[in-house]
Amino acid sequence: MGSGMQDIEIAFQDQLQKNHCFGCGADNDQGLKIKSYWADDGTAVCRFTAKPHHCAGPTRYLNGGIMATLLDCHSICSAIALAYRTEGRAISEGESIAFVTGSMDIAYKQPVPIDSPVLLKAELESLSPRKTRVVCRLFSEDNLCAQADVLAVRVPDNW
Ligand SMILES: CCCCCCCCCCCC(=O)SCCNC(=O)CCNC(=O)[C@H](O)C(C)(C)COP(=O)(O)OP(=O)(O)OC[C@H]1O[C@@H](n2cnc3c(N)ncnc32)[C@H](O)[C@@H]1OP(=O)(O)O
Repeated sequence: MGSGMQDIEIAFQDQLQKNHCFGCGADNDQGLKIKSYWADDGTAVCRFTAKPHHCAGPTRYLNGGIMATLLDCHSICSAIALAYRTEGRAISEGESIAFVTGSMDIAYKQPVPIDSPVLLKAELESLSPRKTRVVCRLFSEDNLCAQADVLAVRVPDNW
């Protein structure tokens, strides 16, 4: 797909039904409402601009829990998108696919300035029909600031 495609693509989260998650739910009006897309290189990307109240102790830095939510939600939504793609279906077409976080390890490498947009980049590896490993990196101003290793586990859609 060309570099302009992302602008007209629909975010993974806007194709998922009835998702009230604080981080990624399109149906949570008080949530972060992240938006994730496929990139040309097969990774999934998400850009997010924090609000001032997402701060850490010092107001100039992004809160680590918010960072964890961004890494977690972008990873899980990307694992869901990969599963649909692997099954040759558009997101939410046919029987719905759900994954949740089984585990997540995060390395916080550098503080994240709160007033710059962050870029999340997820690399996905399907380990089995139920398990997808996601390595998700968070960048600010081209600096790698955090990295998460996530195990996404497929669950029934009534989880
Ligand atoms: C609807 C809206 C749509 C849209 C939905 C979008 C939602 C986005 C959500 C954002 C992310 C979240 O916040 S999710 C919420 C936070 N996460 C949770 O609350 C999860 C709570 N945990 C659980 O429900 C459960 O423990 C599960 C589902 C993770 C696993 O339980 P299970 O279903 O009984 O399966 P189980 O047999 O134990 O595990 C399956 C395989 O995964 C492995 N496995 C499981 N947990 C781990 C672990 N911590 N570390 C290593 N490996 C693990 C097992 O070894 C096994 O491997 P093998 O033997 O097969 O090799």
